[in-house]
Amino acid sequence: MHIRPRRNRRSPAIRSLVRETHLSAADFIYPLFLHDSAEDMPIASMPGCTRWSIDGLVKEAGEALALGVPAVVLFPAIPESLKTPDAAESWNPEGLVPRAVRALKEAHPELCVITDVALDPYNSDGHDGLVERSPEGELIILNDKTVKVLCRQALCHAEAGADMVSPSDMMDGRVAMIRHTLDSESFEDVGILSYSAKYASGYYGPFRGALDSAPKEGDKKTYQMDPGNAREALREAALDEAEGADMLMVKPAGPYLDIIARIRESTVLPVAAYQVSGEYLMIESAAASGWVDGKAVALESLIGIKRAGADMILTYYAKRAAEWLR
Ligand SMILES: NCc1[nH]cc(CCC(=O)O)c1CC(=O)O
Ligand SMILES: [Mg+2]
Repeated sequence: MHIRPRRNRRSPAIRSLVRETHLSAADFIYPLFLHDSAEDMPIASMPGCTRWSIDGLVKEAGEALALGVPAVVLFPAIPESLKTPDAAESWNPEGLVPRAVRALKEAHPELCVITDVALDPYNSDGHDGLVERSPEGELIILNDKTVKVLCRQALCHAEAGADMVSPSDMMDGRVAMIRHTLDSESFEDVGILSYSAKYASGYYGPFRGALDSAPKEGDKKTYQMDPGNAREALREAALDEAEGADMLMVKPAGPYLDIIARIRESTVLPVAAYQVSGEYLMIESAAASGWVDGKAVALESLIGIKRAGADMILTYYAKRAAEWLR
């Protein structure tokens, strides 16, 4: 036997020379929850995560930034009393997200602040778009009317100082319309990180608990993608690229590594992947039971997503993983 692959695994030094994929804090986007309260509140449905006050958010983002995490994405919990069928709070310039963006950019100008563009936190129906009922009583998620609201929301975030907006709603045509709106208001430097292939996933359950944003009725299958589909993801990604997206996203990440790999091969744009709340919680709960080594499994899950082709990863582990990788 003269060929022995194990020679390349003999020592940490040799293994580090031949390692094909590297994970670093610079790969991470840190999703952060916030609410309009002076208190930071642990999230029952997502142990290890917090609903931050604006002050707490600024401090947490600063700590992550100091560890090398370059970006955050914001998810607001909006009180039931501010939710309406037209989701008007989503474009309130004095709303929670614009105030948080201003506070973050003032404290950490070098931090990349990304905002989520979708209506579910603001919509009394809990859907990502505006809802109408057909004469037969069926729920209809209105595409084009929703896109108009998303444009107002994106503009409001850009005016507050967001570096990028990230539409997570899966309405058709919203990237082009948001791009047009931002450009016509002189925000041509504000980027769009588009959730291009976002699947109708059971893995979002804990997140909806964290924000009380679950749909009041029905599901999201008329806008989020069917988990069985891969070619359709390529179509969605190509459309978002043609509409002017700066980065494309696949979500969830772990169960969709093939989609990440195929989109990676189909475009030269940067590809992001979102390790969602259910993926995070499966690791956390197994670790809390002592069934797996949480740190080892979390880092392995992240390097797997990177190896599949993601240039960046949205992960609730961002800050902890940055610490582990230091
Ligand atoms: N616009 C909704 C949105 N944005 C991010 C997530 C899920 C993130 C996670 O589970 O971590 C969701 C939930 C959903 O689509 O129902
Ligand atoms: Mg689309």
